Amino acid sequence: MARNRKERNSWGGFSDRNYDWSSEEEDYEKKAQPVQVLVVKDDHSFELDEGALNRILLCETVRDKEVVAVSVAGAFRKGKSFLMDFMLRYMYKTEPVDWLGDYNAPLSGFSWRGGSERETTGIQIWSEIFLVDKPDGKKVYNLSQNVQEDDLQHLQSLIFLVRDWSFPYEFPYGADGGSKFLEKRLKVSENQHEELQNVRKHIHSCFTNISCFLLPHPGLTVATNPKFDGKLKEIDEEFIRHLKVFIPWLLSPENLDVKEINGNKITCRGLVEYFKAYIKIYQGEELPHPKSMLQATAEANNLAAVATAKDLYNKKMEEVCGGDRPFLAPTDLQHKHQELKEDSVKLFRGVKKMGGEEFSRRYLQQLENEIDELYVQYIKHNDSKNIFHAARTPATLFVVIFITYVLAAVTGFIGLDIIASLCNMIMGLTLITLCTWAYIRYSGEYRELGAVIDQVAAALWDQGSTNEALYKLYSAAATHRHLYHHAFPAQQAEAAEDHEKNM
Ligand SMILES: Nc1nc2c(ncn2[C@@H]2O[C@H](COP(=O)(O)OP(=O)(O)OP(=O)(O)O)[C@@H](O)[C@H]2O)c(=O)[nH]1
Ligand SMILES: [Mg+2]
Repeated sequence: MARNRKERNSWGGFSDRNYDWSSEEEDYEKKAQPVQVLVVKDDHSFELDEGALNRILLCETVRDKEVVAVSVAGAFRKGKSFLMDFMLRYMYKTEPVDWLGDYNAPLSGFSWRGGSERETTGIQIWSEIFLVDKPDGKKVYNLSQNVQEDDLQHLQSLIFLVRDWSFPYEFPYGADGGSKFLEKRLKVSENQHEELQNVRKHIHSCFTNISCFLLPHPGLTVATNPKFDGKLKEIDEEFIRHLKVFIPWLLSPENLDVKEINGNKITCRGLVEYFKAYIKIYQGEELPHPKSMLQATAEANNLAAVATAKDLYNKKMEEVCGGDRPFLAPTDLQHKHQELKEDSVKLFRGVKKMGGEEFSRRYLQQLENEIDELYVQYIKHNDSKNIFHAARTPATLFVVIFITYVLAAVTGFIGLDIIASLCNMIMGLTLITLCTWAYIRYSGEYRELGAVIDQVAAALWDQGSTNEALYKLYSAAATHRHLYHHAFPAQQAEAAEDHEKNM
């Protein structure tokens, strides 16, 4: 079990381009808690909180791990949150056998309460991901009373949990009784409606395991006392006895199955893509068509493959020229980029994806574009580590000062006073520029002005091609025109007046 923390790479902030981290991360790290990832809005539409989902599932320690999703679904007010809090106790257990803990401790975790008003809406997930040695994925659907016909139509579940089972003399509590009960319930009979017969016929082909567990009533205090806060001592012994069987039956490592779609095991990163793809189709007015579900699944597994491949590139490039790596010759960097881009494309192609070759070509293109964008960032970062690059501006300015100084002395000596004063003036201005640049570098203020000075110096540095230097000077001036106007608003106004007069 490990804390699920957000980790940044050595560039601090660089990977933020990929994931949407929120500024609330500090609060988030303090304590594990339920996190609302799917919000139901007033008009009954859904909204996915991608930031929240990313913070949990895309953190470095878990994002490439195969995921087991245990979800509890069912009608409102049926004790789902209550049940999940017991699951949390099991996952946080310190004692392997006696995991239920203190009989006097109130139940906490997902917020639950009595009363007839709905408490939880949308989808909440626990902020901490539990690392288990042998993972696997199962969905848990939580039903109460009897399995109803319409429940069978909506569920895609593996486990039916029947709450308040009142007929232990027909089918005993637990998994055995449950499986016999389910067998009877799933039997196809002639007098059932055709649609219900079909559901029964197909349900086995959709899931590798379908099971059922019959849980007794937890006692009147749980069901009716408004002051009940989850203490075990107030829950019926019989319920606790079966809970002690049910929760490990559901969550013990050997019973967990990794989530699979289309024969692919899903990682946390993949799960994010599936969330995003499915929510898109549920945002529409109508109930999603199976075809659009299929399309969304294909889109999601292509996007998950893009994300994994891009991450491979990013990680390897970090090793080559990340924050603490020394400057690398630009040609070597380019070779490395090409090599890693190929690896990453190979990885993308190697992942089994749905939707066919044509469909995934679009995502391959997206991957290549995103990698190229990253490469540009890496070039910039690598350049900034070149000591000569950093010294270019002051060196250029020094040279200008030196040349104008010599020129002023020579021209002054031979009596060309005007030229001498001009050189002196340029020297003075360059000196001021140098001081300004040093101040900007030291204080981190007026960075835009610093960039202009750098660009002008770079243009002078590249004297090799005069045209290019002029062009650079021109484009620097053009891009930073507004700085000039900002610095000399009066002149700008005058210029505007002149312009008007001329018209
Ligand atoms: N009869 C009965 N009541 C239960 C059981 N488990 C929990 N309860 C009670 O049911 C009430 C609702 O529990 P919650 O866990 O908040 O239910 P929920 O399904 O999360 O409800 P919503 O979040 O509103 O959908 C509480 O008063 C619980 O004490 C059960 O197995 N049988
Ligand atoms: Mg709830």
